[in-house]
Amino acid sequence: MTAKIIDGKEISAKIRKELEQEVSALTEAGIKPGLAVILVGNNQASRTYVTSKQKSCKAIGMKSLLIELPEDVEEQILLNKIAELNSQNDIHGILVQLPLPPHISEEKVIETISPSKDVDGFHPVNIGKMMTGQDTFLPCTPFGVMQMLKHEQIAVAGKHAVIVGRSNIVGKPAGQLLLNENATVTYCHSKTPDLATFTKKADILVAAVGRAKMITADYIKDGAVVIDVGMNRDENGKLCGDVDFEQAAPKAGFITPVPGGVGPMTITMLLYNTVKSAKNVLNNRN
Ligand SMILES: Nc1nc(=O)c2c([nH]1)NC[C@@H]1CN(c3ccc(C(=O)N[C@@H](CCC(=O)O)C(=O)O)cc3)C=[N+]21
Repeated sequence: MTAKIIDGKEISAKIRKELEQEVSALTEAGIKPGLAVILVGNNQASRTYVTSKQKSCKAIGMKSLLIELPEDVEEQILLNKIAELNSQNDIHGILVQLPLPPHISEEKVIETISPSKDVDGFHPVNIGKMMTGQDTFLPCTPFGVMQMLKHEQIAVAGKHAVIVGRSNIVGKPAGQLLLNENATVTYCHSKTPDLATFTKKADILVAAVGRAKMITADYIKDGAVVIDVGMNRDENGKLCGDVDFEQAAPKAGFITPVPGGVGPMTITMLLYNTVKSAKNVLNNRN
């Protein structure tokens, strides 16, 4: 079997086109969707991602506000800034770029963001709603993965999904969203012995570990759907995923590339959530 490549850029383009129309209608109604991104410090990778998020906002007519704070900013200054954005009518989404410097509590930061503006879907209130299947902002990366499956008309119900990685922002919510769609879900992580015996049983394999090309051919069942959430650099400094694409592609049924797979979908769902937030404001006004 040779895998069909799931093109995250193409699916993103389609969704962003629909969003652009909604942004235009909202703007006409006096509610131009606005995203505020807070960047602490001067990490080059973070800066690149943030720039990309801003460009994507502007490309579909949204307002984008960048707030830069120095690496050594006091935690309270950051929390005050979030509180200010919480009360600002022209801002519908607030994203604090992670990771944060060690002297700042990510937990406190996330809990300070109003759940109604938490377009990352990281606030415990929104995570609770996701777990109980209520309408809320879903975490952008797992949400993007679900959109990719939907776009390819890959059935989830009854499938065995195996998640490798249990981070709060990717692994755990990815498993939860698949469970919400009636998959049977297995979580694997760094303490799982003999990982391949689990992953080889996966109809849908989600790799979210952060180790370059660790998922080789012998981890994959023939015809499996392989979703690569990894963002790593290989020995030549080239961007690569957690999956060894060259090895996996001939074996899988579907596979997502890196770059051009889950990454662009993450940004698309961030835009989606921000538009959703602006729509909520409109609906509450009417
Ligand atoms: N509060 C918060 N929310 C986030 O959503 C968040 C974050 N913090 N911190 C960092 C991670 C990382 N992340 C990426 C999003 C898109 C690409 C992306 O579009 N990647 C392109 C390639 C980009 C390149 O060439 O470097 C692709 O896969 O094709 C990558 C990484 C969001 N993050």
